Amino acid sequence: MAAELHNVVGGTRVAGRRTFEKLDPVDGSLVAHVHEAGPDVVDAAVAAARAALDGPWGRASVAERTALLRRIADRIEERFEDFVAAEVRDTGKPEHLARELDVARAATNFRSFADTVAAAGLDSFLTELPNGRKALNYAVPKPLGVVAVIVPWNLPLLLLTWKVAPALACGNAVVVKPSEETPSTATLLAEVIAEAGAPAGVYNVVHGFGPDSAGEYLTTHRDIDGVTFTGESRTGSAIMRAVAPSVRPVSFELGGKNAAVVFADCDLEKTLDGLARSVFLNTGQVCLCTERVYVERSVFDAVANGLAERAKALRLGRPDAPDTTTGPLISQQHRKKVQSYLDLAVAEGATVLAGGSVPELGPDLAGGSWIEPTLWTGLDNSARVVREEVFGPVAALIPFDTEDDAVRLANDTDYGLAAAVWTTDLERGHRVAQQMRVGMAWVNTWYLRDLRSPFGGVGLSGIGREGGLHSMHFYTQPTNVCVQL
Ligand SMILES: NC(=O)c1ccc[n+]([C@@H]2O[C@H](COP(=O)([O-])OP(=O)(O)OC[C@H]3O[C@@H](n4cnc5c(N)ncnc54)[C@H](O)[C@@H]3O)[C@@H](O)[C@H]2O)c1
Ligand SMILES: N/C(=C\C=C\C=O)C(=O)O
Repeated sequence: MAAELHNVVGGTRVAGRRTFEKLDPVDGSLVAHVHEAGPDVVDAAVAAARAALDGPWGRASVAERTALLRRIADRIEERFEDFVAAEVRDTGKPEHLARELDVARAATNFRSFADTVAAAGLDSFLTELPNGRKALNYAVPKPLGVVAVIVPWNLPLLLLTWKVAPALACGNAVVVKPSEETPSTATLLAEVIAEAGAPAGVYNVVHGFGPDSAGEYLTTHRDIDGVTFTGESRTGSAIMRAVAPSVRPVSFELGGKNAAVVFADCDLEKTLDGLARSVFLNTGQVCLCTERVYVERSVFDAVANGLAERAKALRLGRPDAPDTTTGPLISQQHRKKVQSYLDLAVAEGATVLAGGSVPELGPDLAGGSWIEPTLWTGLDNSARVVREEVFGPVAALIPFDTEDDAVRLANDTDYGLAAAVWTTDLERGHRVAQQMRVGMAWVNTWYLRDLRSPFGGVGLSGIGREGGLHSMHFYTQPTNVCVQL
């Protein structure tokens, strides 16, 4: 039975100007009818957020705000299986992945930012003046205000709560525009935030698309105070243009074309396992996924063969099947994009080491957006599939001879989000990681997270950082008070 997902404005369900269909990526079946918010509904959502700020929420203490975040985390855990079911319905990802990553991190995100805000002090200085007198400077952090939160479909709940948690912890009110591909968990979160006792209007949801739809209506709205966005780099450009007339602050977590650098002295089996996870996790639909693998020439064949073995061992199947390791891509449209890159790679001279086409999974999955985990050799940095983000289970393997070659090749990109370095020589690990022109570099691991550390990218990969105090810097506007003593 298909669900009906409404917009949520000021704590109430609001119908849209029309509905659109959300299909299951596993088999193409109908998941939900989703109400698309027109300009009137987006306007009402922004007004509801503003009203919340002008009401008790705007006067809530740090203790009250952080207590609310902890109740939200508790309530997510009480409704854990509801969130798993909703996330899996929208994305088709394996149930164990939705449990271990997406939903678990949602509760952790709320607790992590409750801790951060509760522990945060004030910027203050006792100023000594040339005339022997003193002054006191202290900065009072105030909420940014009404924050537009626009998020993608790959880790829907994780990335949504990664923004909503610090936004609420800092006293803001939010209008969320989830991806049209993954409307379910953002809507369920509205129930949970209300159940946890948040005043109406603190958290609002408007469904729809980008251009000429809820996304654009929100970013061009005259009464928002900032935009936090995660998604494609070109969408970031569009949103930057949308907010330019109002000069509102933006926080951008954008695309990537992440490199792994594998040295001959790496621990081969551990590296192959870590590398395979970094290429194929979530069917390669993670912004941090490795799509370029640079391998020291003497171990190139061993790494290529080992990675191909792991790619071929992946089990594509239904989310609830116990042996499923890999789900479908998010949609037929996205599969068409990934398939076009599979074809392009061959046209650019690639040798297909593994995968390369649409798998035969039987009639009941034929309507899904499945693709084979794919590896290429025989390409270089000039190939489009080595320069452009595919955002699927693909990687190109390219040999290098010297450490300097490896750094040059890895940094030869317009993106700059993440990198991974695999070597048992830790001095080299530190040295090479620090030379990566990225926001995050891992050594002998990948996607190991401390939520207090800065998360973000350079170049086409984004503007600003999220995580711990870095998020607070975006979600607050300080007023510095200077008192002559
Ligand atoms: N850096 C990160 O932390 C990070 C995390 C996850 C995904 N991503 C990136 O996101 C992309 C995949 O996600 P996607 O396909 O949903 O991205 P997308 O840019 O197509 O869409 C992201 C969100 O923006 C909305 N949107 C689209 N056009 C808009 C516009 N003109 N105005 C306002 N809103 C608009 C969409 O409806 C969706 O909610 C990949 O490039 C991936 O690298 C980055
Ligand atoms: N922002 C985070 C992950 C982003 C994943 C991108 O797809 C995180 O783990 O905090």
